[in-house]
Amino acid sequence: MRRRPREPADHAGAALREGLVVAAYGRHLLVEHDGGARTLCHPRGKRHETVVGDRVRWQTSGDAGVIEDVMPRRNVLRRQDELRTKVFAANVDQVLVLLAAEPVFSEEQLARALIAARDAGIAPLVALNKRDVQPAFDEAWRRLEPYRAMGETVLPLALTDPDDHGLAALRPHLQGRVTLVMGASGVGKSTLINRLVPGAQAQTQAISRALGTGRHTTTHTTWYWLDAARREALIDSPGFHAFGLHHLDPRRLAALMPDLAAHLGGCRFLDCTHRQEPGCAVRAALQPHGPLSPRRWQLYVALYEELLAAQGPGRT
Ligand SMILES: Nc1nc2c(ncn2[C@@H]2O[C@H](COP(=O)(O)OP(=O)(O)OP(=O)(O)O)[C@@H](O)[C@H]2O)c(=O)[nH]1
Ligand SMILES: [Zn+2]
Repeated sequence: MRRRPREPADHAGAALREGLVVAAYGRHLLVEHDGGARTLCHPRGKRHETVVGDRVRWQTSGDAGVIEDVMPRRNVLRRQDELRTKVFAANVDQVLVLLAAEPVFSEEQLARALIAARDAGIAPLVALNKRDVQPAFDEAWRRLEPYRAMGETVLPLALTDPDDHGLAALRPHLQGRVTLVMGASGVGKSTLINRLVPGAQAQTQAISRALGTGRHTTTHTTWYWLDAARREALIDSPGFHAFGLHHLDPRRLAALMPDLAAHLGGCRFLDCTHRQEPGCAVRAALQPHGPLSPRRWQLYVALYEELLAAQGPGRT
């Protein structure tokens, strides 16, 4: 039997099909298309940056598919892996930062998450789990006070307590949105996903098989539908703990931190970096004279210096 000649890689051609990337493990991408079918695809060419949440055009090639085009993105999120900042999700509506009474959360990771979300134009949402673990919960809640004061939504949860109302209060925030869930190990991320997505574990195993990552590898970023008709979904990215910010110009940082941003415009120097300059309105706002938490200002200075170093030598 003669094989039909292969379609040429026609970037605008009718042979290309549309799909959504629902799982990614390196160059192995699972594309959902035609109302639910899923096909293992690989990007064409060596350079690739196709991630979960991407809408793509692809075509069949043997047993798998080849991604020819990535549609324009609304936004991207980056993660920090060692020294590299890497895009790992696209077209996200909301970032849910899951914290818990224990393990004690890193305020730096929280601050990075909120800055990354705001920079990408994505709404952040914070939840504090393990309400039943006292007094650690109250202490963590107190540490979140500056965040509530700057207008962040913080929801209390007790995910292992079936009588707790926290999850019911969280659900409306997820409605009609694509939410990326981030959380340090042990905060209850798996518990949350299992409660929101029936059969999540089975899905994860099926995806591992489809991606060929082996039964015990669950390090792929995964899209879970909550309601496909309403485009309501969760994105889980195991092993993801820190947002990558090295693409950011340090001079933009203060504007992305609402409690600092409230005092911008009043500094003596137009190019004030709010670290040690005289006449700085941001530092003048520090407690006890003003409302700004010294811890938040210290986080700002540390991040500013990190971003400056990431921009390379010769900058101040
Ligand atoms: N006391 C208490 N324990 C909880 C609560 N939610 C989750 N846990 C427990 O916390 C532990 C960690 O929960 P997981 O859901 O596995 O946490 P995870 O964030 O997925 O952690 P990794 O798998 O390490 O990434 C488990 O023993 C859960 O049963 C809660 O509300 N209260
Ligand atoms: Zn200043």
